[in-house]
Amino acid sequence: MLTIDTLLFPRWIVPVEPAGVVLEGHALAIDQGRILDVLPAVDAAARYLGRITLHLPSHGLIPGLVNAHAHAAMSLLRGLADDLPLHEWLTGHIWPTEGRWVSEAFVHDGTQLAMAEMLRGGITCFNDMYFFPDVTARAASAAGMRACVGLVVIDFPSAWASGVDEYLDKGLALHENLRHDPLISTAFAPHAPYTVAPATLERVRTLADELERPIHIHLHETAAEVDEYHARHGRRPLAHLDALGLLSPELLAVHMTQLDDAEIARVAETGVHVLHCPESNLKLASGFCPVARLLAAGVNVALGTDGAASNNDLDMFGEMRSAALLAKAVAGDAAALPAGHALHLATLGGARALGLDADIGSLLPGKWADVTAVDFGALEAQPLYHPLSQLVYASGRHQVTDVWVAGRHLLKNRVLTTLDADAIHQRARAWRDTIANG
Ligand SMILES: CSC[C@H]1O[C@@H](n2cnc3c(O)ncnc32)[C@H](O)[C@@H]1O
Ligand SMILES: [Zn+2]
Repeated sequence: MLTIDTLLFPRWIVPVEPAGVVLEGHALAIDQGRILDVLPAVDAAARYLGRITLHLPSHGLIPGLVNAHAHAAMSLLRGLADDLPLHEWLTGHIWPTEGRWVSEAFVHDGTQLAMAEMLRGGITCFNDMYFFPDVTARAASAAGMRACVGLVVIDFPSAWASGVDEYLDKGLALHENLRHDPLISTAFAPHAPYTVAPATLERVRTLADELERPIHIHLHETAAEVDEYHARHGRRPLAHLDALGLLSPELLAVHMTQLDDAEIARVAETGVHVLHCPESNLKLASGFCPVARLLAAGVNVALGTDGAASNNDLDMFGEMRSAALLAKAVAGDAAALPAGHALHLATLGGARALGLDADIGSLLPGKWADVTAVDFGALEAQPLYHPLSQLVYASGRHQVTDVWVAGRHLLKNRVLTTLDADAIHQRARAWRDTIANG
């Protein structure tokens, strides 16, 4: 009998790899932060003694969800400006508010609020793009959550940096500081082609090549953005990035609602990852990402929430369901993006985009134990024929009971173990009063 850290006995395990598999009556063994074994429960009981053993008789275990595109601190701006198109929303409301209020304290408090929401919704890793990424990284590390923080660049000054040189210098220093953090990675994060000059994008590409880091950028979010860019530069943003040498497996392109056939082929050929944010695209009426066509072309697609100011929640169960339904409507094909594929996008697709698929994204032995437990016991989840169908088409984040990141139990029977929920709640209310009365 081998003594290990944690032994879980759920009703089902959905490992995501191999695709489509649902295991019943199996156990998950965790030791030293990693998945040691996935095996029949009877064998597990004979082979392992868990220092902690948990029986989850009505639950399914899935890989921790990966939120592939977030602006975590924007949770403090949830509901500030609704029912507007992207340009008006950003320039008329969000940027002026950020210009006035974004600070270290804002990013700390907003990121903690976002992480509390994400963990309670089964998200174990988020790919962030926001000012003060050093604060985001510290907050995530302290909470024990996995994150990829964006080394942001944008052609206007902020409280974080006064200009392009300072954005890049601070980003490089932060990358160096975080190099050995087991939970935090970095990506360059130029905001968008319409806010970052081509010369700066070239500098970012050179640095990203040198440091072997991804480039995370908003791209082809709306038709207006693409048309205006074309009028100004004589080509569409994707073509311009191609000419600058940015299209590669290191490019994480967020949104991509405006793509013709040739562009889809080029994205596939160059290995660009698409970070799809269905609910933000719907709410801002930005357009529809052609997910089924991208997948058919062989493109890796991941799922993200975007910020809570354009979504307005950080709920990857919602995104999975919206992505599956939207893909069917856009393709005119009920078979587009079935439940198992939607879960793949929300787990392994995100891990792959972030270059973390050897470590997370599925429940394979050897990977970090980033695990989410979902309770299917309630009346609303009956009857249950297919766990995957139930998970994507009939479940909500309130069914998440437990979450582990690298084997650490961060959500225990719906209680956060590393974040002070009351304090987060209180600070969010205080920010609301400050911003609303400011
Ligand atoms: C440079 S920090 C990130 C920057 O992005 C803004 N933002 C949030 N959501 C979106 C979106 O959907 N498209 C474009 N820009 C977005 C956020 O407010 C920050 O200023
Ligand atoms: Zn965004």
